[in-house]
Amino acid sequence: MSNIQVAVRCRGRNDKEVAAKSPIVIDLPNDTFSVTDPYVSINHNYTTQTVSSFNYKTYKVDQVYGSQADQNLIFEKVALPLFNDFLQGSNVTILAYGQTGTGKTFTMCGGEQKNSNVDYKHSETAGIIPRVLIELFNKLEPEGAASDYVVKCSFLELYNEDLKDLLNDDEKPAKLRIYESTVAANGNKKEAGKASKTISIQNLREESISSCQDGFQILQKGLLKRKTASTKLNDVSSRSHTLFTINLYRNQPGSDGTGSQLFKVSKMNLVDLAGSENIYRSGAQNQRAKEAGSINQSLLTLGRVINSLSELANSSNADNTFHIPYRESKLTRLLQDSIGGCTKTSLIATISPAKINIDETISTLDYACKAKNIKNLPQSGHDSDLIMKRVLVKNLSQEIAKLNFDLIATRNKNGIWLNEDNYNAIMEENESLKASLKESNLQNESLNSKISQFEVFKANNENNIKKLREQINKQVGINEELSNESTSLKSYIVSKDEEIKQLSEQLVKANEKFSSTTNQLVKVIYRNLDTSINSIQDILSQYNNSANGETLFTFNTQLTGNIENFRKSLEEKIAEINDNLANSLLQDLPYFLEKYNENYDKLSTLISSLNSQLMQNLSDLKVANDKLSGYIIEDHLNYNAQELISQLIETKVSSQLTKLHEKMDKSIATILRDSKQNYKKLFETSISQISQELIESERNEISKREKNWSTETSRVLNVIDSQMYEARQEEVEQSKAIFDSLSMSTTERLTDLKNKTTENLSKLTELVSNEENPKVSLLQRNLPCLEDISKNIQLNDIKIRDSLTTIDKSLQDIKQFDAKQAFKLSPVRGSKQIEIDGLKRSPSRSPSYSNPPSRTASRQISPIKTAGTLARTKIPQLNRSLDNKENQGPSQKRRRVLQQVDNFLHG
Ligand SMILES: Nc1ncnc2c1ncn2[C@@H]1O[C@H](COP(=O)(O)OP(=O)(O)OP(=O)(O)O)[C@@H](O)[C@H]1O
Repeated sequence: MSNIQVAVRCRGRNDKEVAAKSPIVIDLPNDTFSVTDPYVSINHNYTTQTVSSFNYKTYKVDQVYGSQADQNLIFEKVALPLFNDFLQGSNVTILAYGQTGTGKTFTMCGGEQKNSNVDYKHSETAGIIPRVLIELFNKLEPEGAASDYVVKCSFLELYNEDLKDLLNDDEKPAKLRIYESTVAANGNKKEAGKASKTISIQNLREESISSCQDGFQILQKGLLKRKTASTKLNDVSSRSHTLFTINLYRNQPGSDGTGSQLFKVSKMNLVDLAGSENIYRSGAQNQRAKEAGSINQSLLTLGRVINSLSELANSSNADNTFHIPYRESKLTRLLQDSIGGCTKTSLIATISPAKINIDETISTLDYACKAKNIKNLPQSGHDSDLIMKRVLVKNLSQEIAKLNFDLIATRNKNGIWLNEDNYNAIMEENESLKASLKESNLQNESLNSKISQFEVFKANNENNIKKLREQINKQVGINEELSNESTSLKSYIVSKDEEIKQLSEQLVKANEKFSSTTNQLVKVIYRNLDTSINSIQDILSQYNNSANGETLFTFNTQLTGNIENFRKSLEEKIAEINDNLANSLLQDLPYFLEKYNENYDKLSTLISSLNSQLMQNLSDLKVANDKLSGYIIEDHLNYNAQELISQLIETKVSSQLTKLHEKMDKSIATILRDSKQNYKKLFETSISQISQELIESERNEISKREKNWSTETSRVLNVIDSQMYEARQEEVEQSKAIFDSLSMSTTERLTDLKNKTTENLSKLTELVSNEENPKVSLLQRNLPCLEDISKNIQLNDIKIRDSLTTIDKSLQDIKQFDAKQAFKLSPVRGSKQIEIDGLKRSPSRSPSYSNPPSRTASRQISPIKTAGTLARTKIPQLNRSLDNKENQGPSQKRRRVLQQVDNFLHG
């Protein structure tokens, strides 16, 4: 009795664990290998406890391998001892157990299992299986002919409680069944007396191999077939259990006493278990959950088997009445012989050192420790392990014969080789197939009769089909017509679009032009108005106080009235334009709307007629189809032709009609949408055109009015000018008369005064010379007084002279003012001007104005001015007094002036 040997293999942290910065929580005695001190410690509180209070949980196993342990070391320490037993005829098993991604497959198969042509012989990462194969043939081959042996391999997968032969290429392989057989040494299954129970798998392929390369090929073939799936924990994760078995038949020295050679049969099971992790942690869902659930079910049973066997080993129950639940899962049934059975077994528990996997690691180590307690009863040399050479040879020769048949049949392509079990299975299947065939034949017969009925029906309904075809062709024609129509409509719409675009552009340009012209027009009008108003205001202010004030006031009132009227008429006109525009819009809008509605109605009618035509065609087709279907159904024909026709109608006609309908719908929708837009645009364009026309006509009207206004203004200004000229001329004449008379009277008075003075002086001289004259003495007394009078006379003389100068200046001013007015009026009146006295005058002025008397007046004044001996005068005051009596006539005014001058001179 020997315990299951348990080894723990702890790999280094992988990339994911490093990336996750998960610390190492596994403590091993050695990074490579430890057999003397085989403990694995786990620190539970790695991150929370201080170093001094580390809380370790320690597991004791048989061997411990660290991250530095290579594949060869594992092989030599774990597999080789069992291999040697296997070579000696023992059944041995090596199990790899652990969480996904911890290295089970790496340990059992190797690191390059994904490559199809791995050179295991020279690979450092080759796992236990290839190393065993190499070792096996290394041992067997040197013995050569002296050794009689046969090696057979099988490769099995257990996935979702289903067994799968990884070496079977059949598309529908025979189902694998686990059964217990009792095999006697002579190969007779019935002789139970000398036999023992073994687990066998029915229909499992066993391939004979004669070299390790043959074995490698088998391993590769099986690995490729192995079910893998991605999980969060391992990218290429195996979700299945695999069992690679090597059967060795070796010549047994001695005999069974019958002279027949015996062969020792030994078996080596190399088991790669699926990942032991919790399904929730692996992220498995749906199908995966099922897989993971099954995996856990198998592993759970395995755990319970291990528990039971462990308890059995520890108990003192000698009866061995413990129930071991081998039969509760296929995995435990397969491993029944290896765990607690008659084989030598080693378990390699693979673990991760990272903290993130600590729960799974603890679970794995718990399993491993329990498994360590299990005791097996390996039996070597048991009868059941022997097989007679003739049986083996018979089996092999049968196999070879079958293979030969198979080969010949394959070469000749005229037959199939089958082994007996397969044959029986096939025969059974054949029987059932025969029955099915019989049923099928009956069905066929009935179908054949229906076919002939259908042929008759078909012949009878050729016409219907012909009509249907014609209808389909017609429909296709309609379809084409519609599509042509649609195309032409589209091109029409495109051309309309282009037109509308051009019109829009024109409208935009016209609008721009109109607004700029309007602006200019308004500017011109306002400028003219401003100029006119300013000029008129100037004139009014200058002449407001003149003799013709009344006339000017009247004119001013008239002009203001005219301007007001013009403004009013302008405003009215603008209002009228607006009204006209609004009216025309209101008048034309119904027309456009009517037109739009009309076209819309037309389009709708067209669409509905097309629709009804389409519906008619559809209903015709439906009638025809129903008719055809009716015939088919009435005659109870279930022949596929009905389906074919239905399909034909369904696929060709209906789909064509549906497409047509959809196309129609789309094109109608597009036409409607486009026409809506087009009408909108057309409407806008028309409104713009109308607006433009109206604006153009109004602009013409305004320009006409502006011309009239200009002419009228010129005329009025001419009138003003001539009136002003006349008024000024009259004033100048009055002034001249005043000065003439003033000058004359002043000269006369001065002469008179001179004479009188001379006379008085002579009288005075005379008086003075007569000193006795009392008057002389009086004169002498009054002499100072006379001197004062003389001074006064001189002063008066100076004042008169000043007054004359002032009058002369006033006359000059009047002259200049006259010239200025003529100049100011000229720009308003017209373009042509003539030069008078260096000033511009209008040619429209009256002929008398071209030779203005003011010039003569001014020349007549100059001798007066140069005389320098004018009497004292107050002409400016005189003018002011005249201003106050503006309603007096010119002769009256003149009289008053003379009177005042006279008064002044004489008093
Ligand atoms: N001791 C080791 N040394 C180097 N690489 C290792 C070791 N153990 C595992 N690996 C690597 O880790 C990855 C996962 O290993 P493997 O596929 O053997 O895990 P597994 O336990 O079989 O997973 P699954 O249960 O999903 O099949 C592989 O890339 C493998 O090469």
